[in-house]
Amino acid sequence: MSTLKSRYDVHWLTGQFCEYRTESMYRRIIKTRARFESCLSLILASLVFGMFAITDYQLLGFTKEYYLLVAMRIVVVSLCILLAFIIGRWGNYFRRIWLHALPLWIFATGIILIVPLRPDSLATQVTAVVVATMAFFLLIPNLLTVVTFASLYLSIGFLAAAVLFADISPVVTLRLALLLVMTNIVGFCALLRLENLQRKQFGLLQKERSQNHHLLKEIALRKDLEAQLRMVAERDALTGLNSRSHFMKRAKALLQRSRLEKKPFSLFMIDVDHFKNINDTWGHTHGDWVLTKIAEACMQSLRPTDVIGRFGGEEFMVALPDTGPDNAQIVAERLKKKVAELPLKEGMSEMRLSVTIGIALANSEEADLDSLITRADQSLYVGKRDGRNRVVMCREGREDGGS
Ligand SMILES: Nc1nc2c(ncn2[C@@H]2O[C@H](COP(=O)(O)OP(=O)(O)OP(=O)(O)O)[C@@H](O)[C@H]2O)c(=O)[nH]1
Repeated sequence: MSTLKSRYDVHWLTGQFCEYRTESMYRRIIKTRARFESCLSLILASLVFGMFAITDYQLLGFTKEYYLLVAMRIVVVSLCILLAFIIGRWGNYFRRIWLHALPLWIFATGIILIVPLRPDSLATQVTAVVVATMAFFLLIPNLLTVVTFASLYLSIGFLAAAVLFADISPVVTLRLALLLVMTNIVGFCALLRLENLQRKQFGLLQKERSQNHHLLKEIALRKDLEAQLRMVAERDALTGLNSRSHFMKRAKALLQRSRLEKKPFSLFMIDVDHFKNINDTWGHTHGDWVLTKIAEACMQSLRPTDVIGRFGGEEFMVALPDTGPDNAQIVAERLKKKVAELPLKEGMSEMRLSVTIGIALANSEEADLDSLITRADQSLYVGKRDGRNRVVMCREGREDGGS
């Protein structure tokens, strides 16, 4: 938070950000608006400056001074309109700030040059200088430092021209100097306040944006964590199959749906035969590898609508919706065969991999999944007892053993 604060601190005298990078970013962001405002102000100021040729004529008539003044006004207006065009196209407020400052110096020179050509109308010109100074500070979008130098040049130049060409007394000179000092101070303070407020507003906006950005990152992180937690809860870490709890949830939903739709439903309980021997002979790493291969075989042999889960240890469960006794028997036999044909790791060739599958078929009286599991487990027990490597189906109290 403290770094953010210092990053957006505004200098009390220049009205700019203390940190160069922040100031550059600010100018880059406002460059389009600043460019447009510069162009518009320059065109308007040029028009006003040119229109004063009418009052020149009223005061001077068609004299040499009048022609000189008109020529000077044409030069100033042309230069400023040309600059407005250049600023419109290439006036990068970020890098070419001098391009935005140049018109101010041209206008100031034009205003100063009026004094020797029209020394009699000094009172009107003083008003024009005061208005021009305020316009420099407030209307033409520029940096405080740039405007201050241009405005000081106008004030000092005008005062010097008034002393040299309008022959004013020391008292009037002092009054004029004080008036110009006051005008500059007021303009400076007003623009300083404006620049300060604009930058503070910008700083607040940036802080808010960065907080929003952090918040979005945090939300994404949390979502990621949630997904990971869900994954841990729903998936078995070794095989990637459904975890026991998630299998139960999904299988219950499938069973309920089958009941509602009055469709058959089967449940397999698969147990790897003599798995302890595998672990004892080739070690747990090989045992784990065998379990993943059996999981893969299950996924490959079954339909995407069937739900497979690891029930624990070397036991797997499969919920098969829309599957009656005949199909269940066929699928289980196919799965048993697939497991028996699984290519094994080097050195395990003498091993005969097999599974025993207990099948339970849902019937209308059955209340829940647990009793179906109990029946599948009973079938499995029968299969193990009768020599393993077989499929046993529990049908209303009696078991049908397969080979
Ligand atoms: N490698 C490995 N072994 C496991 C895992 N979970 C359980 N086991 C082992 O699986 C073996 C299961 O042994 P038993 O319950 O005796 O069953 P079995 O040897 O397959 O015998 P039958 O089921 O009667 O054919 C035990 O040795 C467990 O330690 C596992 O995630 N990885």
